[in-house]
Parts: sequence; C-alpha cells; structure tokens
Amino acid sequence: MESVDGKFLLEGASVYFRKGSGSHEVLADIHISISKGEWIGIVGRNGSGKSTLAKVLSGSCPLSAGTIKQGWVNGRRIGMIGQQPDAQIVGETLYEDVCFLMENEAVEPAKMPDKAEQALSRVGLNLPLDHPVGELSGGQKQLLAVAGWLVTDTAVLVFDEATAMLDPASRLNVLHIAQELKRAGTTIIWITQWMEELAWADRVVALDRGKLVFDGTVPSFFYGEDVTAQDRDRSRENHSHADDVTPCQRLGYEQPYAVQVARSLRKRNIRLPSWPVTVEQLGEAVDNYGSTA
Ligand SMILES: Nc1ncnc2c1ncn2[C@@H]1O[C@H](COP(=O)(O)OP(=O)(O)OP(=O)(O)O)[C@@H](O)[C@H]1O
Repeated sequence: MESVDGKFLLEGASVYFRKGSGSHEVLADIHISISKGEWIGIVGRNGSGKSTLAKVLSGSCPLSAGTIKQGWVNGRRIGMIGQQPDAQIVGETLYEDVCFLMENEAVEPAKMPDKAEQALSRVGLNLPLDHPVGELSGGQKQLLAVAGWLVTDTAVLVFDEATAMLDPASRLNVLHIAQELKRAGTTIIWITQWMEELAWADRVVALDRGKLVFDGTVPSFFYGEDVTAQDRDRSRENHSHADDVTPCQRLGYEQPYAVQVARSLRKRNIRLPSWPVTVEQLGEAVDNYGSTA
C-alpha cells in the first residue's frame, strides 16, 4: 500500500469563476484519491465540471480552495488529450508533431528520431515520420496526440472526451491504446459521456453541478443496490432489486443495452454470473451462465 503522503489526492477541491459581481462554483469540495495504474472513468452531464476537473488534475487550472497532492506522480508529467483532434496538433509532419514535447524538454536531437518512432509505434501509427499530419483521420490525430505524451515520462494521461468526435472503430482503437498504456503502468483518467466506455474503468466518479455524487465500482454504478444485495440475498433467492434506481439512472443517463438486459433478467430471477456493461460482456455472461446452469 502507498503511504498517505504518496497518494495523488484532491482534498476539498473547489473552483469558482467570477460571474458579474459574484462567483460561479464549478467544482465544490471534491475529494478524490487516485492510485497508481488505476483507470478512473469520470462522467457527468454537460457543464457538470468534468473538463475543469481534468484541468485541475493535470495542473492547468488552479484551485480556489482545497488542496491537490500529486504524491506518487512525483514530478512526472500528467498529459491531457482533448476532444478536438485538430486542436492539439502542433506540427506539419508526424515527426515534427511528436517532437514538440521533446524539444521543450531538451532531449538530445540525435535521440529524437528513435524516441519518436517508438512512441508512434506504441500507439500503432506505423507511418513514415514525414507523413503530413493533415492527411491523418480524426482517430489517427488523437493517437498522435497520445504519442506526443509518450516521448516523455508521462505518469497519468487524462482523456477529456477524447473519443467524442471519432467513429466507432477509431473510438475502440483509442480505448485499446489506453488499455495498453494502463498495462504498462500509466494511470488513465477517462472522461466520457458514453456509458459503455466505463466498462474499461476500475472505478467511476460522477459529477453533478460541480459536486461529486458517486465514487465507486463500475458494477455498483450500473447495477446499484443489486450488487450489494447479491451477497445479502444469497439465501433469499426470490428477492430482486431490479426496480431500484441506479446511480447511472439518477444522473439522467440511459443504461447501456447490456445492463438493461441483465437487469431485466434479474427481475425474472435469472442472475448472470457477472455484471455486463457491453454487449460482448453480456454474451460472455450468458455463455458462463449457460455452462454453470
Ligand atoms: N474559464 C471559465 N470561466 C468561467 N466559467 C467557466 C470557465 N470554465 C468553465 N466554466 C463554467 O464551468 C462550468 C463547468 O464547465 P466544464 O467545461 O468543466 O464542464 P463539463 O462537464 O466538462 O462540460 P461539457 O461536458 O459540456 O464539456 C460551466 O458552467 C462552464 O460554463
């Protein structure tokens, strides 16, 4: 276990912006602890403060009150990938773009081509270094932005609705790359409006009008009381909590299809052996149910 001092922590974090003669509270008294190598999914409706939280975590928005302790990040970088693929492009070619951060960090010029190639290959952009950035698709531009962070020692990558403008295949590709990075030890903060993307997270944090209204596991976000009830109710087979409103629904989001099906099955007392969020997970759960039933 990390010591408390070593934790990446937000404590009572608040951000106010000036509005007329008063102030507008965008983040209110947020407490979050982020573990090394964790994947945290952050959700909340438009204007709930997600981007502001992303900026606070990456150090680009100062707090009006409270504290941030970067603990185990320990001077390493916190990168951020935004929603607009074009907004984060800084070079004309892949090489120029991916070298931008290295130049800022005074990496030896002789080492740059190798580092650039390694970073591009890690994100699966296997194109010539002089390939024009203007010819990349939106999804490839997002991967290029990720590669830009990989040339330096990046401890945490914040994806702020980074897949919002992408087609389903590119979206999945960016998710896969983030998963690879997590396996290699990078901490992932994944902000999204797409509920199914939370399937990749270890934990969900939800914001509503600047307040933290949920911080828990993915199953408890989508299945609410059912999850805690499962243990409690093992001996009461006919009891079902499927009518309970889940944290996901309370936030005003539609539950993913797989969650709707699984909850509907639970109402009929068919309890799948896991808590599916994607259709693939639902298929696996049904398979496993079939083999144990
Ligand atoms: N620099 C700023 N000055 C004043 N108000 C701001 C500033 N930045 C954000 N806000 C306000 O803070 C609130 C939260 O904005 P933020 O972008 O963090 O929310 P969000 O959840 O990311 O929204 P979206 O999903 O629409 O991107 C909004 O009401 C926004 O208008």
